Amino acid sequence: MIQFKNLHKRFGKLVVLDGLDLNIKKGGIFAVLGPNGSGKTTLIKCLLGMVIPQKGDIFYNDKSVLKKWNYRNELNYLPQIANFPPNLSVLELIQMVKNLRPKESNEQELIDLFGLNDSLNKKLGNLSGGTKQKVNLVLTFMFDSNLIILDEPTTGLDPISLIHLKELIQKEKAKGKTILITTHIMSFVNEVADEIVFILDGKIYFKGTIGELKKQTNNNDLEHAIANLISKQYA
Ligand SMILES: Nc1ncnc2c1ncn2[C@@H]1O[C@H](COP(=O)(O)OP(=O)(O)OP(=O)(O)O)[C@@H](O)[C@H]1O
Repeated sequence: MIQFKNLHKRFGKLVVLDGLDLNIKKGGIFAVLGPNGSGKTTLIKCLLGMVIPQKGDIFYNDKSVLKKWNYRNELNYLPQIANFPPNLSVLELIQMVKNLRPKESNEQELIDLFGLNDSLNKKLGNLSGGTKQKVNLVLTFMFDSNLIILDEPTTGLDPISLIHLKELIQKEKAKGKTILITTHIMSFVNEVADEIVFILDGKIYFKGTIGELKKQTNNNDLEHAIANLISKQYA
C-alpha cells in the first residue's frame, strides 16, 4: 500500500532520513518506533507531503505521490501537536473541518465516545491538554479513510479515554484499514501493534512482529527488547 524508496531528508547539515526503504502492506496496525529525533515524524510528514525529501520516492497504492495532493483525501492524520485556533469553540472547529473536507463524517458518535458533549461550546484555548487531544482524535477519526496516521495519539489521555482509543483503533483495523502509529508508550504498542518498524540512523533498523523482535533480541520484555536493539547498534 505504501512504499518508501531510498528516501533522503536532511535539514541543513542534519541527516534525518538516509536512504530509507520501507514497505507497508494494506491492513493492520504498524507502530513506527525510534529514539527521540530519529525521524519518525519526518517520515510521516514526507508521506503527507508536508516535508519534501531531497531524494527518493514514495508510492501510495503503486502511484508516486511526491508533489501530488489528491491522495491526501484518502487518509486521516492526527498531528503530534494540534495548534487549534484558540478563539474558536470545539463545535465551530469541527464544523469548519467538515466544511473543508467533502466526505461523510460521524463526529457525534466520537463526541459521545470521548464524553465531549459538555465541552462543545468551550473555546479551544481554554481546554485542558487531554481534552484538546480528544478533539484532535474526533477530527481524525470522523472521516472514513483507508489509511490512518496517528502521531503520538495517547498524549494526555486519561485511562478511560485510552481504552476508548484502543477500541477505536481495533474497530478500524477490523474494517481492513491500515493504521500507522508513532508512540513511545510500549504498553500501548504491546496491546495494539501487529508490526513494529524501528528507525535508527535514518534507516529502518528492524521491521517485524513483536514476537520476532523479542526472539531476535533474546528478550521477552518489549521495552528491554527495544533498548537491546539500540545498544547492539552502538556496541
Ligand atoms: N523543519 C525542521 N527544520 C530543522 N530540523 C528539523 C525540522 N524538522 C525536524 N527537524 C529535526 O530532525 C530530527 C528528526 O525530527 P523528528 O521530529 O522527525 O523526530 P521524531 O523521531 O519524530 O522525534 P520524537 O520521538 O522526539 O517525536 C530532529 O533532530 C529535529 O530537530
